[in-house]
Amino acid sequence: MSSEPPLLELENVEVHFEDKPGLLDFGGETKTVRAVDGVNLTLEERDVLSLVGESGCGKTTLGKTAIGLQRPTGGSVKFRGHDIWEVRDGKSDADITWKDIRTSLQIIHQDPGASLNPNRRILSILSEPLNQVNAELSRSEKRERIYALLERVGMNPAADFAERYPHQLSGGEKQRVALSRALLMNPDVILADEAISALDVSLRVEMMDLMHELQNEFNTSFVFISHDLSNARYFTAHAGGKIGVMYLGELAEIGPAEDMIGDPRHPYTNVLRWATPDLSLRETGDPPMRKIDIPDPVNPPSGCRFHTRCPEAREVCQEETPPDYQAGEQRVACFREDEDHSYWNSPELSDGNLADTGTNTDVGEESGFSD
Ligand SMILES: Nc1ncnc2c1ncn2[C@@H]1O[C@H](COP(=O)(O)OP(=O)(O)OP(=O)(O)O)[C@@H](O)[C@H]1O
Repeated sequence: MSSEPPLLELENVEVHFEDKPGLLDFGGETKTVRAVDGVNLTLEERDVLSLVGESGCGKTTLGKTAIGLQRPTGGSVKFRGHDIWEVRDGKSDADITWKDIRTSLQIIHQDPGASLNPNRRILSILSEPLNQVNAELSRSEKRERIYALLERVGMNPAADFAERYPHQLSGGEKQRVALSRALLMNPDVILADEAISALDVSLRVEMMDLMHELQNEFNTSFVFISHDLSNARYFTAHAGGKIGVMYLGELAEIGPAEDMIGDPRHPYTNVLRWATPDLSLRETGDPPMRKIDIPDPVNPPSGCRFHTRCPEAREVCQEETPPDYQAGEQRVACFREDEDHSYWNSPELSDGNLADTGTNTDVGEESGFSD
């Protein structure tokens, strides 16, 4: 067995935001938004981890925390065994610098247009990473490398695209430039945050296939964020990675893509599967949950955070927080995985005895539950 530490290791990660009252919110109080709580994860070399869940469940916050763009308020994030915030704060004697870590962990966003400088040509935009990591290359060598990559991502003729400004590119082409820019840093991990969501459906599969091919060529791992379970399945299953289902800041379940779709263990994974028509598994009738409204992350429900919506919830679920159970290759935070747990003798939870935890009724269309 290899003794190498994982590429990324998150232990008990917590990210809480202090949400100060707005200028017009006289007398309002600072609230603590519990965006991420108690998350444990690892990412290996050439791995894929997809994060799925409803809007606001903490996917972006967790993704950014995993790649060192967001400081956790608790727990640790390690890159190749080094605590990245200790390195950042100069408290580590590791022979790796913060700059090395930042270079190794890249991001591409949903809206690539916003991250590409509108006043610079593509050649200039793509020269930037090479100036940072391959400063020894001559100008013509850099240009050759950029042209080769543009061709590789399907932007032919490269010399023509290289001279364009971002506004002269389609959404799909901009996303290819953003991907190329990340790859030129020679990263170990790319966080693709809803990177295909804004593309036409026909282009999404093409972009995911391209990312798979480049993953092999560049030896890169992906953290892939999507609110769409069928896209997450496609991207993850092809790469033999894992899907992590987030609910109100916590990981409800994580496991290999096909196991998660074929045999979801957590009642919330089952809801996501039900809400994803593309999976062709949707049964008719009501969603398999008590209510649609997402509780407020400022005041999440006690015990299991999903208990207020869970059709399987019993009284113990509002009193105790489930630990992680291993079910085959899946890790599941639900008492139902323990056949000896007091859950099985606990009275069923009726809607009448649910504590009021406050709700965030702003359930976006993209949650999939509104249709
Ligand atoms: N800088 C911040 N300050 C205060 N609250 C924040 C901040 N960033 C995120 N949040 C809150 O943290 C929670 C998680 O947000 P996050 O963007 O990580 O969720 P998400 O699952 O990525 O959502 P979406 O799918 O809509 O992008 C939300 O309640 C959000 O409002």
